[in-house]
Amino acid sequence: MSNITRKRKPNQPGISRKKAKLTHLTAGDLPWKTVPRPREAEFGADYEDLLDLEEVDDVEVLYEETDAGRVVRFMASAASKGKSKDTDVLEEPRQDVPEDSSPAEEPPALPTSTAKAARTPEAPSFDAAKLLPHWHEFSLHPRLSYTLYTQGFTNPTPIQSQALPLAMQGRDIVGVAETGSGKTLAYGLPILHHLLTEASAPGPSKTQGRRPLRALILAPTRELALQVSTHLNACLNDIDIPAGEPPSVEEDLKQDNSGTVPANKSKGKSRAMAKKIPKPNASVNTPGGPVKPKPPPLVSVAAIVGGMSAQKQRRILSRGVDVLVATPGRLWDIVQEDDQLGRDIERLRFLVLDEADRMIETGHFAEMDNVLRLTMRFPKEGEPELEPDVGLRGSAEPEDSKKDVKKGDLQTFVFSATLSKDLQRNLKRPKRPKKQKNNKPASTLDDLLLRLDFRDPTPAVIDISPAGGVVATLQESKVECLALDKDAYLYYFLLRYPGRTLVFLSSIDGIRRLLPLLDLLGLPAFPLHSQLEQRQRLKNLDRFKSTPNAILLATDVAARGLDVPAVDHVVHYQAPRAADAYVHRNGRTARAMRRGFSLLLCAPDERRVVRAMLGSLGRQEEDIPEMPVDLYLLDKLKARIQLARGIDTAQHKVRKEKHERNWLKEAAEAMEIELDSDLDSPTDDDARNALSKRKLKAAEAKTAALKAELKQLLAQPLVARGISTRYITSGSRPVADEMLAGELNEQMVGLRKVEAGSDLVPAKKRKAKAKTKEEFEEWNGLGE
Ligand SMILES: Nc1ncnc2c1ncn2[C@@H]1O[C@H](COP(=O)(O)OP(=O)(O)OP(=O)(O)O)[C@@H](O)[C@H]1O
Repeated sequence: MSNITRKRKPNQPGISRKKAKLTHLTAGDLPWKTVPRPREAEFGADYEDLLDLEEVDDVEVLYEETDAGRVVRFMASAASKGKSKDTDVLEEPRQDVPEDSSPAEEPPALPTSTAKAARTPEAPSFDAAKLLPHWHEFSLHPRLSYTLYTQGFTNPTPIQSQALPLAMQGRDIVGVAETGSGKTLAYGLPILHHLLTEASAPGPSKTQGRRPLRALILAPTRELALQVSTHLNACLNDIDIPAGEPPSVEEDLKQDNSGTVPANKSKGKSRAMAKKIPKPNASVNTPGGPVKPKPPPLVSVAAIVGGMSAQKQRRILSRGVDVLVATPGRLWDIVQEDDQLGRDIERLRFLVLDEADRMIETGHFAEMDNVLRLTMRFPKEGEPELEPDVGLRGSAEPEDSKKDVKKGDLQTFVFSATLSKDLQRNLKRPKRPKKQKNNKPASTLDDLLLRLDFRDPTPAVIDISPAGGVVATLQESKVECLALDKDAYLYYFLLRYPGRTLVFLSSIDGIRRLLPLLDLLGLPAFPLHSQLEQRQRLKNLDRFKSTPNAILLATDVAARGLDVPAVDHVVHYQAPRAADAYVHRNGRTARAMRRGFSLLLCAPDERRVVRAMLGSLGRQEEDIPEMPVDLYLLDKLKARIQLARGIDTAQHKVRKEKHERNWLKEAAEAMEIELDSDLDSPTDDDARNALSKRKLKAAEAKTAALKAELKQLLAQPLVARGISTRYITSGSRPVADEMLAGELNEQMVGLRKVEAGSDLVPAKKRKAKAKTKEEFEEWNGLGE
């Protein structure tokens, strides 16, 4: 027996509760719909799905007392039950496609089904063989060819052209290639090709209910997992081809008669080289009749990461996902509650470890090890045994499910820019090593390779990483200085070479100290580290992408995989702890054959670490040239820094005083003690509080005075030695002509506007330099 104790009114007043037929639903089944966020709460298009706010109408919440305790039930009216999020989108006013929209000019983002509704027979055709000759040999699914074309990816990168044929043959792959060389698509394209081909093959619909997971991609950081998911989603675009119809690009275009690139939510990944596709004259207005609800996508990609709503992620999973990109911690949390997901992982078709070497660092990701165990076949002699208490293997129908996994079913891809030679040597060993005794979580790459259980007896190893880990289009430099002077050198660099700059620090405290300093100096800086809320992390990343000359102060959480377009410079404010971190940090610039610049600020006590780091990359200190610095200007900047530090300290004092006073007030309130009206403090403590108030006032006055002084200093132009601002056509260095030609640095009068690195004296010419030209041509000069 159960009785209902409380009812809440439906939150849409217009609907009669009497008439509505109520159906019991779980929270995940409710017809959630997206609520537009206020502008200031936007995080960029990349994370829409996970960060959108959602609301639900016409639902009664019933609290029911049962024998097992109180139970919450959601009762939806029949009218709302069938209404999905997508149906709501369809009800939005339809839009017309602008006449001259083209892929190069950001096509209008139409609701998919609206775009689909606008079909005309005169849609243009797209000849993939002719327009993408360099991809032709891979016979990619037409939808993928189409996307590559619209994104301007006319040539495969070297890692893509080597990995693709092997992956298509079903081989397991270990791929090592430089940062920013397109590894995501090197593993992503074969997966999507396989799934698209399978899904669009003629025949009856293969699955009833939730679609089983087919591919799992594990990434070490949340931002990277979200980025990979966005990248792969962008490849699928938003065109829906009904299952059973083998698609062609011509078909795709016929179906989306806007003739534009389908709405691509990922702006970050698209290249400026996008080609124009012929456009038909079309309007999306359809002649009457209700538009059908959007069918499920042919292949779906989703991300599940920590720091975001686990409930929403569970809901996304329950709708069925083909490709899941995940960070191991959150994935394991969900797997433990979701038996179906666990069983799906046991029967995966593709497994990817992105940034594999980072994933198995000692002490990290025990959860990943647990997930990997699920992907292993039934242990054979000579293979590591599974711990009985691990994962779902010990639970529901484990034995049967193991029989279902056929040898060769799972294809494994391991990618990174830094995998050691040792790893490759182990892989090429003819036999698997003997059974391990303790079965401890993987702590080395060798262990990981055992754990991974490659189905391929000899996984293909593609190692095209550059010597010393240095990308050919990267220019490195260093400044040797006292730790105390690093702020001034950084400030000098930011003013001397304006551009989007990613500054790496080894500690979060360092970021907290530097951030207000740069702020006081009027520079747009944003923090990124693990102690920020995930929303804030993504918001800051987005601001960094969208603000000109922005600065991102980050820990190594941003060192791996992040593909922020047009990062001009990387600064190592502190030397990285390991050589791979140096390579990956540098890899945030000079991506996809663009030019990039890195600066290493090296204090005397860091020299040993730097020497060791370069040594392990097979390089020497002299390989990295010194960045030239105008010491006269640097001194002037030091004065500004000094003032900014003073202000920060004074502000800190003010905050501390205020905090103490507030605490006193709250404590007094809690104890119900009367506060003195003048001092806002308990009368017993008059003297102490008068002192506190005086201190506060003094700190505030000091802050104001220092701020005024800094403002004045910042208003004065920074003039290089020998330059007269009064007589610009005379003086020891007349600058009038350069000024007129706009060739002068706007922040430092008298210095020419130059790109970072253009005034370096090369210490040693790297052999890799010779390769640059060749590769530019091979990639069609992308980035030039
Ligand atoms: N064939 C291609 N032509 C041009 N650009 C490409 C091509 N393939 C990928 N890219 C672009 O190159 C950039 C880098 O790709 P990606 O992030 O996959 O590099 P990565 O090798 O994984 O880098 P990292 O080692 O830093 O993770 C992305 O912006 C991607 O869109």
